[in-house]
Amino acid sequence: MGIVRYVVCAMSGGVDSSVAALLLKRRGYQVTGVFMKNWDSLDEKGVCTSERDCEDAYKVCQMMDMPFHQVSYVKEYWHEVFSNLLGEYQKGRTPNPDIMCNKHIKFKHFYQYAVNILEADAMATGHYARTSQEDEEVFQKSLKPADEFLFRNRSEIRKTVRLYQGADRLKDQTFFLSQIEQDALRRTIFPLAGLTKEYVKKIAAEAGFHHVLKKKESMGICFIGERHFEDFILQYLEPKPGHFVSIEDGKIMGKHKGWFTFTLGQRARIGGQKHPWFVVDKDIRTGEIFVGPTTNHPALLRDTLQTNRFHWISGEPPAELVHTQMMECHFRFIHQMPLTPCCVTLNLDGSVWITSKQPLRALTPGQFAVLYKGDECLGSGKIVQLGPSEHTLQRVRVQQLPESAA
Ligand SMILES: Nc1ncnc2c1ncn2[C@@H]1O[C@H](COP(=O)(O)OP(=O)(O)OP(=O)(O)O)[C@@H](O)[C@H]1O
Repeated sequence: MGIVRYVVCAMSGGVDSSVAALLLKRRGYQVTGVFMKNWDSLDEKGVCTSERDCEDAYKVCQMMDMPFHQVSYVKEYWHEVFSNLLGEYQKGRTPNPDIMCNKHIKFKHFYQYAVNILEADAMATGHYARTSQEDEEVFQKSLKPADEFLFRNRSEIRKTVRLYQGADRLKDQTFFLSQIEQDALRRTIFPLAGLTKEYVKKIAAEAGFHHVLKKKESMGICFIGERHFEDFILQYLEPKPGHFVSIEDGKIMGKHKGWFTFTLGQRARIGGQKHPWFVVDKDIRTGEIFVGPTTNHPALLRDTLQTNRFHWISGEPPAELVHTQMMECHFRFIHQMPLTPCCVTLNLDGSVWITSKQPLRALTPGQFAVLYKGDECLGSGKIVQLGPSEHTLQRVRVQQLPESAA
């Protein structure tokens, strides 16, 4: 196999994957649409949004005369994504289930279903991202018939496939794809790679996909829908009430229901306090949440973090990092946050230290630090440890001053 003719497109019932499937058809591929069900209970209004989404995806397939399937990964999602999310909260971290869903569900179980069960040559999604293969495809298109998308495989030189930011920088979703495996990426097409969201909506309108255009854009964690996040997650975790404590003077400021869902930098709504306070630290042994009186309090500013074993999209660390143990590049730890220049050092256990060129607000354990070199997304690692905050450093400096100067 080298030429791709048959593609399975992951269809969510949203505008992006509907247009992705349409573009694949227009390019001359044989396309099957597949909807994934990852969560099966109803929301607080008794609505199972996934049923409506599935119907919407089916309708788009009917309009294009395309086969449609539905698969359930409810069990896999529970064991590989949701349990992990609860475990991270219990460790006092702030997890990212969307990155884990791409890693374990879309680009593992769904990918295997597409290529092994449906025997597709490739899978596709409506993500805004590009790969080095998409660039090659454009080049090949100018030389070859429209339906030829050449993937590197065993019979050819297994060239590493790179992940690049999508052309629409505001919509770029490489952040969420930063943990996927090279094997899956090698057989993935992102049909929206070079398009802007505006243009995608225009294509959807022209194609008559009005039922998907009307829908609100999905935000945040896919299965929670309109529900209040804290109430939802506290149904699954034992309540651990405790105190809010001022980082300035150790004074108790109020009580909270449980520290799990409080994340660094978040505004802490403390009863009886007129001015806003912000979460700057948590002590999971005592249940104390430390708060500071300003949004950019020095206790929230840090420039150094350590990740767990770093996941490199290409399968291995860049040669520059291996040879010199150090590399300058950019990173972000929140989707759509501006890229920040940083210096990376590689540890023997495969983890990395990242030092930002400037202190950043609310670097948070559990979140993923995603590295970029130019347009390329190199991969990511989960933040497991933070360097000292500006607040700690200031206090150390004061303690070190000679008595006369202090
Ligand atoms: N339930 C699902 N079933 C099948 N594929 C899905 C499902 N949810 C997401 N996907 C795939 O993952 C891609 C990214 O999903 P995500 O929800 O992050 O983005 P989106 O921009 O809202 O996409 P869309 O407009 O297609 O819903 C989708 O375009 C689709 O290809």
